[in-house]
Amino acid sequence: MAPAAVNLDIIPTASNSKKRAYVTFLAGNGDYIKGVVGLAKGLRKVNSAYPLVVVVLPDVPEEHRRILESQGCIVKEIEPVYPPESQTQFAMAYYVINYSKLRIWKFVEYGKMIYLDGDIQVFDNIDHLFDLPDGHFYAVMDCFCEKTWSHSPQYQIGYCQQSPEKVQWPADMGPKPSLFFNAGMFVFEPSISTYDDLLKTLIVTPPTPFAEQDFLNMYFKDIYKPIPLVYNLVLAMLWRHPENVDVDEVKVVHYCAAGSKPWRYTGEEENMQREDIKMFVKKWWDIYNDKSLDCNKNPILSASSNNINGEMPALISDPKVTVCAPSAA
Ligand SMILES: O=c1ccn([C@@H]2O[C@H](COP(=O)(O)OP(=O)(O)O)[C@@H](O)[C@H]2O)c(=O)[nH]1
Ligand SMILES: OC[C@H]1O[C@H](O[C@@H]2[C@@H](O)[C@H](O)[C@@H](O)[C@H](O)[C@@H]2O)[C@H](O)[C@@H](O)[C@H]1O
Ligand SMILES: [Mn+2]
Repeated sequence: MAPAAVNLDIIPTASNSKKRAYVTFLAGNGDYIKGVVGLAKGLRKVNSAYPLVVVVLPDVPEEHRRILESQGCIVKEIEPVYPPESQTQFAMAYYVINYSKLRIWKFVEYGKMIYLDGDIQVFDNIDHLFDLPDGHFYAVMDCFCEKTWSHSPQYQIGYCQQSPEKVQWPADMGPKPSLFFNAGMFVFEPSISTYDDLLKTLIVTPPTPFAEQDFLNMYFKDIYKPIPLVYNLVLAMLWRHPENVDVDEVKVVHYCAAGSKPWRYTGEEENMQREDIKMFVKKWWDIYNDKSLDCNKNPILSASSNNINGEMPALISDPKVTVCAPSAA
C-alpha cells in the first residue's frame, strides 16, 4: 500500500482570504513558451478563477512575454538563482536554472499559490487546492523507477515509495528516506522570511542531481503532505505503477517522461507509442490549438461592468468568446 494521502473530501476551508494565483516558470528563448501557452489555455478551459503568473528569467525574449500577456498571463521577471559552485552532475544539465523557482516565495501579494511546471497540463479544475489548510507544503509523491534516478540508492535496489511493498527498504541501509515529492506541482504560501531562509540555506547546501527538487524536499520535509497523484500524474506512473493510476480520474498531467513533452513529441522514445501517452499528447494539442481558448481582450467584454441594463452582455455567454481576466484576479 502506498502511504495515505490527504483526504481532500474532509479538508476545512482555509481562513486565508488573501489573493491566490497559479504560478509557472519560464527560462530561455526555446520552445517551453509553448508549454506555458498550453497551460494558460488549459487553466482557462477548466474555468480556473485565478490568474496565471509567469515568472520569467531575463533571457526570455520580449516577443514571448507579449504572447503570454496576450494570453492573459501576468508576466514577472526575476533574477536567476544559482546553486553554490560544485562538481555535481545534475540529472539533466539544464536543471541548474531551476533553483530560480525559489524566487516565487517572494510574491507575498498572494496568500497562497499553486506552482505548475511549464510541461504540465490541467484537465480538470483544481482551484479547491487553494482551500487546503495553511502551514503545509502540498505536492504529489514522485516515482523513483526511471533512469534519471539511476544515481540514487532507491533506484539501485529497485525501491519506490509508490509501491513500497514490492521491494522493502533494507534495514542495513539505514532509516527509510522521507517521502519525496515531485517538484513540478506544489501548493505553498509565499513568505519573505521563508524566502530569505531558503536562499540563505541554499548557499550552504551542496547541489544534488535533482537540483531545486532535492533542495525543496530537504527544506520542507517536516511540513510536506502528499496529495493524491491525480494532481500531478508523472507519466512514468503509467508503466511503472499502473495499479495506482486511474486515467479517467487524472486532473493534472506532467509531461516529464523522456520524449513526452507534447511540443517535441516524435513517438520514437521508449514507451512513447503507448495508447495512453498518445491520448494525453493529443489532449494537450487539442487545448493548445483551440482558438476559442485564446484570451480575447475584447473591449466589448471589458465594458461589461458598465452595462446600463445591468445584464450580462450577450458575448459573455457566447462559448466561442473567452473572458480572459479570471474573476478573482
Ligand atoms: O529551457 C527550459 C527548461 C525548463 N524550463 C522550465 O523549468 C521547468 C522544469 O523543467 P522540466 O519540466 O523540463 O523538467 P522535468 O519535469 O521534465 O524533469 C519547466 O517545466 C519549465 O517551466 C524552461 O522554462 N525552459
Ligand atoms: O530540477 C529537478 C526537476 O525534477 C523533476 O523531474 C522529474 C523528471 O525529470 C522525471 O523524468 C523523473 O523521473 C522524475 O522522478 C523527476 O522528479 C521535476 O519534474 C522538475 O520540475 C524539476 O524539479
Ligand atoms: Mn516538468
